[in-house]
Amino acid sequence: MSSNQEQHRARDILVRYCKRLPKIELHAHPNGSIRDSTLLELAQEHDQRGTISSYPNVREIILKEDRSLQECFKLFDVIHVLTTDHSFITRITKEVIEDFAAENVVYLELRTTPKSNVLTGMTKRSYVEAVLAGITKANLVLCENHQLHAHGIQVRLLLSIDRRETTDQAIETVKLALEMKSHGVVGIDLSGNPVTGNWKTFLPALTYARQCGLPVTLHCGEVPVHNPDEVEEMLAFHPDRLGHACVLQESQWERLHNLRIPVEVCFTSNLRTGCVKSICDHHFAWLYKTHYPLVICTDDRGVFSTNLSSEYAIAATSFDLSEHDLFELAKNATRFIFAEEPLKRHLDRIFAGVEPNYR
Ligand SMILES: CNc1ncnc2c1ncn2[C@@H]1O[C@H](COP(=O)(O)O)[C@@H](O)[C@H]1O
Ligand SMILES: [Zn+2]
Repeated sequence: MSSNQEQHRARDILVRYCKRLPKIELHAHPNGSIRDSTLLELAQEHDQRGTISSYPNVREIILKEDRSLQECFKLFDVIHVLTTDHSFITRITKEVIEDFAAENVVYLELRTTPKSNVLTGMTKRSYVEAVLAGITKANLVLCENHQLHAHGIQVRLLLSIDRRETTDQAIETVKLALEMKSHGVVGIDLSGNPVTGNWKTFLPALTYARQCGLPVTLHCGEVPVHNPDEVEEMLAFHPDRLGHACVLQESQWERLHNLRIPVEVCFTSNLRTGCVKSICDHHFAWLYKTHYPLVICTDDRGVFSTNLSSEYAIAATSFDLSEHDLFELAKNATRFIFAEEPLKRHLDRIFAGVEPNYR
């Protein structure tokens, strides 16, 4: 066998291992995780209804390979035009869950931005209800296919505040999350184009969420010098988790290290959007070496053509991790979930049950 073939074989074995491994996904945006085939179908349907003006343009944007961070946000705007119907929201949520379940994700925290749209009669609440309907549908389908998904998949929801929103809109989202707690909403996320908005706009809503017992995660440090004080203020807020945390100043790394706020790491997203120059420069390397709390995630599996198993494989090949190291990473992620304690214990039991196979 040539060394090339051997490399391919080793990679195949690794990817299969990563797929088999039970995994926890804590950073996934449904509208960024749509299958390309579904997006194209939705675009065609809108084209037939006359609700988009240029199908070829939309198709080109969907199929583009490499995207800068700003191009990603252009794509999100297109996606959001395509997903304004409640039935589409329900469908994409169901499919996203099925895709994660198919690669053995046993716990999934989806985070999505509640949106209103006068034309389709959508309110933030009806949007969230459509997402919840998608979760219910996925559960029904997956129960029928129990053999394929032996451990099942538990899904919880975070509501995202978009950085374009006002203080009042952000507070409205937090209030909605509180009302929806009994339906599986377990926290709040701050996301959106990092060059937009100001931390002070969102702080009242995030503080309110915290006062009411809702955990908070923040997209942090995605661009170098948009607002140098923002990372500082985010660290001072001490969220329950941080997304990305790629671009920090020297003193901020030190601070982060002392705070030990769990970081959601998304390799492909960080590389594609240029938040990190190369995988060798990724902060995972030294955070991992210092036993920092980390969880490997996908961010936008559709937009970046990735999946969680591939992200684990990237960690193994780039940072020389053994299969057992990957198992430990997956298992430890249960410590950072926002869901209730009994569910944490259920996940711990799943990992304890399979551990002998991964030693
Ligand atoms: C690439 N890095 C990123 N940085 C910041 N925000 C991001 C993001 N990726 C996704 N989003 C946020 O998630 C929305 C899409 O999902 P939902 O419509 O909420 O389901 C985007 O519009 C953006 O606000
Ligand atoms: Zn994200």
